[in-house]
Amino acid sequence: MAEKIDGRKVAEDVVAAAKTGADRLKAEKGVVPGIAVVIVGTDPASQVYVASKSKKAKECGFHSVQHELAADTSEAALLSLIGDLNADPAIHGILVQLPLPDHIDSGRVIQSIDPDKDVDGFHFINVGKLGTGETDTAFVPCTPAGSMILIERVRGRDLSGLTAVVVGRSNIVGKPMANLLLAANATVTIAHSRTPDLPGLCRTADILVAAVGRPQMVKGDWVKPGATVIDVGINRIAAPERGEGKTRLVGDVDYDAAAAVAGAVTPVPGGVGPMTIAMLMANTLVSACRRAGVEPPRF
Ligand SMILES: Nc1nc2c(c(=O)[nH]1)N[C@@H](CN(C=O)c1ccc(C(=O)N[C@@H](CCC(=O)O)C(=O)O)cc1)CN2
Repeated sequence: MAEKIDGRKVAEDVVAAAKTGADRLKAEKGVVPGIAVVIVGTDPASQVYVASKSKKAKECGFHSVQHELAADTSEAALLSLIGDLNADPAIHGILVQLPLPDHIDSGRVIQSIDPDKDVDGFHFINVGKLGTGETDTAFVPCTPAGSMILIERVRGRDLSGLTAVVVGRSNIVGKPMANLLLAANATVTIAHSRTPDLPGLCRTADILVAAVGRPQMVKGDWVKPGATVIDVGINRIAAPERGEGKTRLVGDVDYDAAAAVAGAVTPVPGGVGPMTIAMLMANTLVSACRRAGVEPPRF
């Protein structure tokens, strides 16, 4: 039976390190890391994530501000708020919760964030730095960055000689994940819905990352014996066994089937999800350290 990779525990370690780093930065330079979290509208899942981010930031001793904007907020008003946050010296990290309402161009909003405060790592400057191996100065998107830490706990930092398959080609997870695996010397393939023989390709992977948004798509016989399986999916499905109208969260991997074959697997919930929020704290601390001219800790 595979090791269950405890993302909650690793996330606690990351948050504790961010708090220690913040305490040091304050003691040595008088600087308190500041984060602004912006949400537009009332999507219930987004509200939970944003509340969780603000709570963690406070736990880390950060200066934390939350901007809750109405669903009909204009793009111009949001861009104006971001302009103010870009200019605010007390703010080192700006996060605009996604998805945004349809009338707002997410791309335009993301590109308006100062790349030095782009703790989500979605700005072209940070995407380009990651793509060209400038990982020391890039902000790396939180979900892939957190997934890499989980992989490191199982496989170590150098993935030379290992094959990795990333299923999913999104800008937020699949592509940055592939770049990070490549930077760690893995031999990487990005697969997607049009890849022929997806199960066969996945079976070649020492490290298999599922980020497709399709509940339990990756079956046990897609997994190479002993592989490390990272499940990035968070899907809510009906759970009639829990009672009428009840739901439960599952990943993109059929956990029980994969765990019978793999060496290590992340669960959902409790795997990659908590790492996403922890890495936001790490990125915010790194941003504040850079601004203060202090060497940031390595997470
Ligand atoms: N600006 C951003 N927007 C979004 C991001 C992001 O990284 N930046 N990622 C996702 C949502 N997300 C954070 O924002 C996120 C998703 C899930 C979790 C998490 O801890 N999940 C738990 C389960 C939670 C539950 O019970 O519902 C888990 O997997 O254990 C944290 C953050 C989209 N938007």
